[in-house]
Parts: sequence; C-alpha cells; structure tokens
Amino acid sequence: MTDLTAAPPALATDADPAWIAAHPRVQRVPSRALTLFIQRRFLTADECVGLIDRIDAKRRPSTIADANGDGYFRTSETCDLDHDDPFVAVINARLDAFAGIASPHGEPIQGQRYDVGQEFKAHTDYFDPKGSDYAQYCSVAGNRTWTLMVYLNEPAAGGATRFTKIGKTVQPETGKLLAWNNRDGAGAPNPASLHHGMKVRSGLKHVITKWYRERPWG
Ligand SMILES: O=C(O)CCC(=O)C(=O)O
Ligand SMILES: [Fe+2]
Repeated sequence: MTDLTAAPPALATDADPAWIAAHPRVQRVPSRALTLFIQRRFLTADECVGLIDRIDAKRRPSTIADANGDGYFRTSETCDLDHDDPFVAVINARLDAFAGIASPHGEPIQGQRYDVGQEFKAHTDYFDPKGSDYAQYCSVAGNRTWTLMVYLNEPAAGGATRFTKIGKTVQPETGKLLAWNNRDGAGAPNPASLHHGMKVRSGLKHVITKWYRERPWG
C-alpha cells in the first residue's frame, strides 16, 4: 500500500519526477539517460492475488503494435482488466495517484502472464513516430508518456526486466512497482527506455502495466 505524502497535483497531464521521488520508499535508479523509479510493496500480496485471478480468467495471446516479422517477439498472454470492477478501479486510482497524472490520460490497466519460456523481447513502450502504425495508435491520445508496471508474483527462475541501454536489471518481486518516463529530457521518445521482459525459466510471472498518454485517452 502506498502512503502518499500529499494530495496529487490537480489534473496534471504529465508526471513530476520530484512528486514521485517524494513518495515513501521510492528509489530512483541512477541514470542520466532514463528516469526510472522503483517502489517495493506498492501492492499487497492479497491485491496481487486478486489481480492474478482476474488475469488468468480472461487472458488471450499478447500482440504488438508494429509487427516486425518475429513471431516469437512477445509470447506472453494479455488481459484487459475490467475497470467497472471496483477492485480494479481502486488499484487504477492508486496508480494514478502515484504518478500524479489525471486519470483520463491513462490507458486501461493490462495484465500480462508469462509461462515458462515466454518473454517480451527488447522494445520501447512508446510508438515510433515514423512507424507505419503511428497514426492508428496515436492520432487521438498522442504517444505514451509514462509506464507504470507492477510485478504480481516471483517466478522461481527468470522473468527479470532488463533495461538494456542503461544496464539495469530488475528482479520480479510480489507487489514491486516500476515507473519510468518514456521520453528524454527534451520530451522526445527516449531510446534509453528500451527494455526486455526476459524469459521465465521456472514458474509463472504475472505483471500489470499501465501506460499514460500525452492527451486524454477516453
Ligand atoms: O514483463 C516485463 O518485465 C516487461 C513488460 C513490458 O515491457 C510491457 O508489457 O510493455
Ligand atoms: Fe514494455
């Protein structure tokens, strides 16, 4: 459970790193190239179980936006969580409060499930403005800005998230949150946000991912 030190900024369209850094138990990963925060125990073990049950009940094969011809690029399963479910709505509000971003800028939370051997190869969460699918995915709400991701469990082996450009590997831990800015200091898409959801070697891995947009999503 995150204890917030103050009310979030009213109707902010973007996160303030100083706001995030002021939350209790937040660590900033030392890097000039990427703004990346970690907070352990963002969710309780019970909350994680509640999310895992919902993900397992509604999962489907994961997809990627800009198809790149590699059928093994993202082999996990995905679930669009139901925001009419009060349990999900409470967690969604907590993510918004952590980021300090007004709720309409957030995409619905997704769940991801990785079985043994499954992974999400190195990618960025922002859409390439020169990519063929950019207009399709970004014409209304703009590009992705911040990513919040929470590990819901700990696979027995594998499943770390590796930020390849900054040489940082984060190990899954039940309830641990990652928050990073997909843009650089000038506000442009930041290639240093490249990350790889590495293969699970034993056990299962579940995470939730929440992406924020430049403009309201819905
Ligand atoms: O599972 C992970 O460690 C990374 C997930 C991810 O990068 C994504 O869903 O965009
Ligand atoms: Fe990602």
